[in-house]
Amino acid sequence: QKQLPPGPRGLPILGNVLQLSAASKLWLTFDQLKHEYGPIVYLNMAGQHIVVLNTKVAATELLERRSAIYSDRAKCVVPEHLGSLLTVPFARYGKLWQNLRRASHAVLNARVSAQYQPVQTDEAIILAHGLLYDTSVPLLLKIHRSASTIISVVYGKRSLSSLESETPDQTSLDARGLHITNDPLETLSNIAHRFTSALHPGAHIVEVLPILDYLPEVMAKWKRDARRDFQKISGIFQKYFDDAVRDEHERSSLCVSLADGKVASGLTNIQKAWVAGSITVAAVETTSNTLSYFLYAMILHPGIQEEAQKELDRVIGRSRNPTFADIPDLPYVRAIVKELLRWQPAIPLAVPHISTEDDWYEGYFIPKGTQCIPNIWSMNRDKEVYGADADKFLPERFLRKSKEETGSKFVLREEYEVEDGHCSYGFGRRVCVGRHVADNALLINICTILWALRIESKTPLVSLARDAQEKQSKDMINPIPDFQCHFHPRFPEAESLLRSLRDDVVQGRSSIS
Ligand code: HEM
Repeated sequence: QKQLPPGPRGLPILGNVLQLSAASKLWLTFDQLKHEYGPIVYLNMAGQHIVVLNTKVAATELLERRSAIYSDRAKCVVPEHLGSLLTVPFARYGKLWQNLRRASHAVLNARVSAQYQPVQTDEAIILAHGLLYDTSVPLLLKIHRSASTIISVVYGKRSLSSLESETPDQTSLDARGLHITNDPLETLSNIAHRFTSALHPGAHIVEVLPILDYLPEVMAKWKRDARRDFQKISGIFQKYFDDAVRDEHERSSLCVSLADGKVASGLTNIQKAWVAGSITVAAVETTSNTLSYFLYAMILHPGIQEEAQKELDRVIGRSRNPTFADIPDLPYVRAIVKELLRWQPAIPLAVPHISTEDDWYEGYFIPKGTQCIPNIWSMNRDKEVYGADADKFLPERFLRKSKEETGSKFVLREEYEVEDGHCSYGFGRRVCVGRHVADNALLINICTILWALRIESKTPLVSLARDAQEKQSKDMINPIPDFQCHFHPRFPEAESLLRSLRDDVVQGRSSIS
């Protein structure tokens, strides 16, 4: 007997469509379902089978051990008109994805990622300096701009051009269509938003009734808009790629490596341009989201901030900025990065994996074509794994007290030298290919900010927690609460040091010149 996993009853024909499309922060809805139905939950979206995997054990068994049959992506009508089949995150499992993934891995693996560290160190200085001095720029926009590191890495040029521009009004973007500006970072963010909002369950009725895709463009606005935006996105990705490759003598970049026939064999020129573009889009929102949560965690927990700063004073001192060579000696800061990724995963439900064969798990039947959603949010807060305080921000959970009398108060627990300690980068063959670059960006930015600055909240702490809970989102990305910070130089020389380091970076005297 083919018994499906347990789950809430749905309506005839529609199944659970109404429950899912009405939900804000879908991961919280799934978290409640976990408590009612257990580690794996079945839902039905008008005939589409969905299985939510709520524990790491279940996700590892299916998405990693059985990854040969759990690595496809959903067929989504509107995102495909937008070009999703050419992107690494949303390409269907097959030859094209293998080529796209191989090329991305070649330019983002742990060894190659080390090449980007000088650029990342420079960008961290720019960010810390900006936090202290650019008081006219809204905080979250500054953080978002800091994700221009990835633009330096991918395209070989920094995107500092329009620090003064305002945050785009994301809610009005759909109405105006995809907004392309002169600022690459803003344009790439708009592209990211265009894809993620099209992917939300219930965003377009055609996803539930695919037969509607046979309507001609003139009768289907969503199709017309998506195809128009595909042309815009392709044009912009191709232009950025060609410019980067043309400037190859100025600065090495990921595009220059991709242009090399050996790295991206089997890919056409436009496919390479989409690899570069989709890597950047995947990187920008996720990294800046986690950095914003870092500031949020620091104002909520001044004691943790002080503990990290004591470690930085002891290891680095106050006469030079942190570098990647210091990271192994900074267990407390490394634990902060792990804890951030655990506590507030940027994509709490990852990207659904589609099964390509009928399968069984713990006696339950998982039909071929099921959307398997790893509920990273619940896995990262599993009380059986992390203890009763799993909801708290507590870097110490990754540490043990040092036995040595002098030196560090903490050491990273041995298992976490190799393990992430969270599931926020996803699973199996589709695991985040940019995780080394992401970890490095978070580490150096967090070290540099904590080394130079003391962070204080401008917003009363009580309203912070309430706003965070009330913030609504129908996006895949974990929404950032509204908050404001004061930044103060932590010691008298911090200001002059930051200023001269920043001048070196801007005038090209630093390591990336
Ligand atoms: C805090 C930062 C980041 C987080 C939390 C994150 C998380 C994720 C997650 C959850 C997935 C889906 C995994 C799955 O399907 O099981 C993913 C995929 C991906 N990520 Fe990241 N990511 C981050 C940063 C980055 C960066 C910096 C890059 C590029 C430099 C990147 C590139 C990608 C790509 C290309 C994929 C698609 C992989 C595939 O489907 O084969 N990500 N990421």
